[in-house]
Amino acid sequence: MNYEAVIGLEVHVQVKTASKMFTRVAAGYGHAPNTLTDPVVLALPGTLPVMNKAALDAIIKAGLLLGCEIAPVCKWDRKNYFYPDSPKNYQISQYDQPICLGGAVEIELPGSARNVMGEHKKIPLTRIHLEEDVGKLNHESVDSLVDYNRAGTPLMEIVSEPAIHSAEEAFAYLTSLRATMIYGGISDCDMEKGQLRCDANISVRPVGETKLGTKVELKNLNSISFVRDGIAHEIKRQLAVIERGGTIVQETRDYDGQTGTSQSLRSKEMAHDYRYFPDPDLMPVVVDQAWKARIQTTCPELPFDKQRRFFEQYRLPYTLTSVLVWDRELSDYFEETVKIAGADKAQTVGNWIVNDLLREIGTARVPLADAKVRPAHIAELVKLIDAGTILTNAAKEIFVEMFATGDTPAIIADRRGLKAAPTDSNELEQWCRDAIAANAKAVAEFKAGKDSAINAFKGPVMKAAKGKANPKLVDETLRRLLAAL
Ligand SMILES: Nc1ncnc2c1ncn2[C@@H]1O[C@H](COP(=O)(O)OP(=O)(O)OP(=O)(O)O)[C@@H](O)[C@H]1O
Ligand SMILES: [Mg+2]
Ligand SMILES: [Mg+2]
Repeated sequence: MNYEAVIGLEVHVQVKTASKMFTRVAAGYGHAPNTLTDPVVLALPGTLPVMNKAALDAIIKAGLLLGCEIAPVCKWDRKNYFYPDSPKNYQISQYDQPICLGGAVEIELPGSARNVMGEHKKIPLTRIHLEEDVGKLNHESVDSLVDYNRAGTPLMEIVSEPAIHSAEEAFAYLTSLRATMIYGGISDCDMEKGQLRCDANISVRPVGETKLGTKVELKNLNSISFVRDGIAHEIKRQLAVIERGGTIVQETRDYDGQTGTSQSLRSKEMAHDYRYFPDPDLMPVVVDQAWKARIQTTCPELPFDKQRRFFEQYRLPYTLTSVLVWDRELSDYFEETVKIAGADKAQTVGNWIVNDLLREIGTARVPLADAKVRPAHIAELVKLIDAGTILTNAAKEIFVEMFATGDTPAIIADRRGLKAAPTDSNELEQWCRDAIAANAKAVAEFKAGKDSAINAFKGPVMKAAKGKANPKLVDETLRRLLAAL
């Protein structure tokens, strides 16, 4: 029998805000343990939560970017459980009235080759809600130490429908979702800092079956690649169990990315009953049209939309767009350069940025914002090449020096003697005459209207000039002489 995998992802994303979800103490990472706390975070008696408006703004933005419906009214619930990572013994979350409903994440699957665009799909979302993050337990040899710095940090939970069908799709989903959050300035999504965390729910069923199979939840998937590997491993494990005639038990498993193995954490019998109830300390939140409209004006164009625009507007090839659009700063840099260099130079500009600029940035390990090569430099370089003032090989050298010094290409070309040799015009004219005289066939073709026939003369002229002639001047001289024939 043929089986298919069914996967639903729960993704937690920390919202990048200055302060915590329900109190004004700073949110942050890498501080001395328990320094980002206050009476609210520690749940001292008599404290009351106060909502962080910036966190609400951020989740509304996330919802609008992902095409969710923003609920006109949402409320807060207490999710009760006893565990030392939460001093209140409950977590403030949203249960049956989350802030965002529906929506979808657009994904692209790998194409048949690196330069071929893959299939696009939309993975539907169930909901996004806001809650507070919990503290962190650091397990030492004999005891565990708790750090409440993370406790109370605003945390979104983005829940997908069970509509993902392979490890590859899950990988694409997380890549796209992460880029969306970063684009929107909602989170930096650094998985090493726990800013994006993913639980994967996985089941299998016979192809054609519409009922869902029993799901297994994988936890502790701490990189996007581990999510992919963990899901692939779990699908295989479930199919092997079924092949042996066994049944899948509903459980939570822990996947170890280092060893590529998983083990059971807890089974259904131990599943939590959180006794959710509305938090009496917090009012429901009413999101009106004006609020939504205000956030809408802060929503950027998303990577896939930008890619479609780059195809249309600049006629860029897929390979260039697939590098440019995933980095908001880089795509802005590209568009700024094209604005100066002209839309007809978009592809040339794109090549310089993707090949040369990114190479230099990678080697020097500097962020784009600190690169000394600015859009105006690249635009000038492209102009100089186009005018024939510098040749492509020299331009490559100039680029490296430009990156190191921040000098303009013209200054570097002068300093290093890299301008195309200002050929003596009589000499150049003679070379052109010789080339024309030596190729009657090409002359006839050119005269008959075949414009490209002119290229047949350029090789011999360049050879005579030892590669140093200004290509534009060669072209002009040839055309003038041919016209006079
Ligand atoms: N049979 C199934 N096979 C695969 N995925 C499933 C199946 N049933 C549900 N899912 C997915 O599992 C996820 C369930 O997440 P949800 O937050 O609603 O519940 P939960 O995991 O029980 O709650 P908690 O937040 O406490 O972990 C969703 O992404 C959903 O699409
Ligand atoms: Mg959940
Ligand atoms: Mg879950």
